[in-house]
Amino acid sequence: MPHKTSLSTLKLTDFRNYAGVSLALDDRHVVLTGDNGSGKTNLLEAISFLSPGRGLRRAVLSDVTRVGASGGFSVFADVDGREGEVAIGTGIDADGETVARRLRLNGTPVKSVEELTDHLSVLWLTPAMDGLFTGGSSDRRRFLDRLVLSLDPAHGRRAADYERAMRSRNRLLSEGRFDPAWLTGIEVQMAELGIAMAAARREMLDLLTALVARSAATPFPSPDLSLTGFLDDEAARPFAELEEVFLAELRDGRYRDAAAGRTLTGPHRVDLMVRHREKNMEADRCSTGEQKALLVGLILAHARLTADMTGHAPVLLLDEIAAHLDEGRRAALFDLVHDLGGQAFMTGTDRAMFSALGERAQFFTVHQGHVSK
Ligand SMILES: Nc1ncnc2c1ncn2[C@@H]1O[C@H](COP(=O)(O)OP(=O)(O)OP(=O)(O)O)[C@@H](O)[C@H]1O
Repeated sequence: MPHKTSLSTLKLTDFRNYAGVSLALDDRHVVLTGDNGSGKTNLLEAISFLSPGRGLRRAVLSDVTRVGASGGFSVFADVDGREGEVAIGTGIDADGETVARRLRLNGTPVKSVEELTDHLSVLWLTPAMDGLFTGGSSDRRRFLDRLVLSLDPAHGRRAADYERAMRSRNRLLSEGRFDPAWLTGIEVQMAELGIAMAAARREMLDLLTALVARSAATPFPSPDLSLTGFLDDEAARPFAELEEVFLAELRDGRYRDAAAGRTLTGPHRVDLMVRHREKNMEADRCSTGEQKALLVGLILAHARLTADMTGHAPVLLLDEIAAHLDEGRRAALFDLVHDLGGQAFMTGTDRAMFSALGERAQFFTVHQGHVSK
């Protein structure tokens, strides 16, 4: 059984519709119920700020500060995590100029929010992700990269460096500056970073595929995962060779990319393909309910993988998870979530929907930015 990662305190100040709220929690799951617009998702969003990035809404940080507040926002949590108890404080200051997220661990300022991944993983499933399989490939790429990031924190840095190098190359090409030495320098960097990114993604997919293959059947379909859009025919070759192949593609594609105004090959073009294994059908051709179930299956598989790899179950944020499931599936989901061994935060409008959780959860009511037992 993995160790449990759990929050015992959650305090928000000037966060969305909360002026100030403080929750004392035990290590059971947390159910938040309340009317539409009461602040349930906002609480989950606050917890998502205990991981690097811009949270589950990918928010502009200044938008998170409560309207009418004079300062920035802050989120504070006591967490029993991978390295034991840690007090995490994060938020933005109110100087109005630079809006960067600051982070304190046990009261000490920390330079990089990436350090959060030493302490916990936070994974989420929200209604906004319902269109993942039918929408644009950039959403699936971002989803894939979040999966990778939770186990390989360096992935974010590599992706950012790759993007920066690609922008420099695009700029040179668009300005007609075909200086071979300069371009080659950038392209070598892109090839190293790009193939490392592709390798990390492939490794994550292989691990997930192996986990799905050895898992018992559940009411949630098994996702079959694959990548497409970058070096598809070369995937089996060693990484050193792939770097050479990509480098040659970049060199040979300079005039083409200059004409297109962007780089037409690279890991930034990858798409995550998902199939419903039992039906043997592409996810985007499955029904809305099947797609939701597939997404649940995917998140649960990833949560299990995170627990297996790190020895610590992730914190799960499941927004409106019960809404579209029948009673049997709901109960099965709660059992699966519970068996992961972590703490899950779940929201809904109706407390009765969570009754199958029984004593495994603590229940709170959310009302206009206030939370009560
Ligand atoms: N920066 C902000 N300042 C003040 N209020 C905000 C801010 N950002 C969002 N809100 C408000 O927070 C409220 C609660 O939003 P939230 O998404 O948490 O609701 P919810 O309880 O999850 O509702 P639903 O059941 O409809 O999903 C909304 O009415 C929204 O207008």
